[in-house]
Amino acid sequence: MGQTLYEKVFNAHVVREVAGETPLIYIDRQLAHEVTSPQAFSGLRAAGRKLRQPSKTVATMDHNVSTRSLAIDACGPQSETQMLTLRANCEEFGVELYGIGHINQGIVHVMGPEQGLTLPGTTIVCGDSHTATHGAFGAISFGIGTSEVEHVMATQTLKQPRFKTMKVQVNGTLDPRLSAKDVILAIAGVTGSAGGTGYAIEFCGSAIEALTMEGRMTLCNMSIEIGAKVGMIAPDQTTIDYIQGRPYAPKGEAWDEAVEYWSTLKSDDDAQFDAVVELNAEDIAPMVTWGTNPGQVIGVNDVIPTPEDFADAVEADSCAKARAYMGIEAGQKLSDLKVDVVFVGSCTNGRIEDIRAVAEVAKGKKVADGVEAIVVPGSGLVKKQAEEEGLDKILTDAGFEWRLPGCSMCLAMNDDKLGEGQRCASTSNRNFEGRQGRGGRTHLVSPSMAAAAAIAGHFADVREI
Ligand SMILES: CC(C)[C@H](C(=O)O)[C@@H](O)C(=O)O
Ligand code: SF4
Repeated sequence: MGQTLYEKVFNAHVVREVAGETPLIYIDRQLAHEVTSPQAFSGLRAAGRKLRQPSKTVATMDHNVSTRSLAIDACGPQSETQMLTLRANCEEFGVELYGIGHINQGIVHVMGPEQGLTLPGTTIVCGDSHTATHGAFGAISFGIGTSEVEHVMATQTLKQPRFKTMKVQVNGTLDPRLSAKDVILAIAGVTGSAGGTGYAIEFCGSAIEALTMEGRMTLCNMSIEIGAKVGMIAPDQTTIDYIQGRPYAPKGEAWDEAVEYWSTLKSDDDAQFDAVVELNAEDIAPMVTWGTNPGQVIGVNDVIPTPEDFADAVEADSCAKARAYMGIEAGQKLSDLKVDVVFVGSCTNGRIEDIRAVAEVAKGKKVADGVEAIVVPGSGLVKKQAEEEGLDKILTDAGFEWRLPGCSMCLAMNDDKLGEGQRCASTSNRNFEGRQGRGGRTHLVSPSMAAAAAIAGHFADVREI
């Protein structure tokens, strides 16, 4: 029987596998940030250990950085301590770090691929739940806990179970005004926020193959929002073109060998998946979440569900609770919901293509009165490129704020936060209660839908703007 892409990459990394035990696999790359690394470094220090292969770990500052100032204390003493600790740990243990002000600094899942640290057929871990982003390159990449971070630092290996496999196939051609974000939100609408639990997902089909690497990263990034720790896409020419020439990419003969190997990284025709989900791209509309998990999502012109729409009592209850938290009143449509804040950024949608999409909609228009709209590039390199393309000028002329790179309002671990009851059109990946600030109301959308909401002052169909 043939093998899936996931099985091929997993099998190539097994160090030890015996019946009745969780397999031990080799980890090619670890990425680190200030939030989940301190205890791991402390653990190493306490045990008198070093990193087994220091060059395999690369760190950046992202969650706690200010998007207004390069000062390390700009977001208060707690954030400052987190970042100073990371800096001291990286110096002590010989780990490469992109700190505040470094051109490569940025959100860990934006920085990795940009630097060529993310390569097809590799295993990549990070103490961060959105690590599946890197699966867009055909890597097995997943989030781990802090004690596992320490284990990888000490041994460059990890115990990891084999997941079941799920194929998510998106056929047809996506409307050019839609994006990968609409696709993954539409998938979440089908599977629910837990439908992928226990699976490694492979995304495939003509609509996926047509995506750029940025789009593929957006898609894989949100695998965890449907419950799956791993989301992958088979590498192809788009992948190879993206990687070539990046700082950590293989060079010369090693490049040719790598490309040859990468071309074998696809599921065999007779590979068996444990579950299959199929969608047609033509059926996907611009998507907006109305509730408090990413599965509570509808097309922009659909009717927001009421508890009566659900036969299942648990779902009906969760609908009622979500409507109450989100402040949605009877009879309201998405277009009736006024937004207070628009946030463009995060490891889901903080890449150059996302910023271009916002600028395209915003060009020559104005952000509606009373709306605070901020654009936060995912990294220093994204910021630089956007500025070279004049996108910052288009955005600031339209009334958007142009900020410094970081996680920002995706999680509000810095000082970018929603106020109580504020409604936000956000390009991030989680709409959980209080995620963007206590009492804040998050609606997940694509970058162009965020721009449309900023200009209209309420949710609007980007196809009609
Ligand atoms: C802070 C970090 C551990 C967390 C995660 O694991 O995802 C954060 O990045 C998030 O998006 O909630
Ligand atoms: S941008 Fe958001 S989702 Fe991504 S790593 Fe930062 S906090 Fe987590």
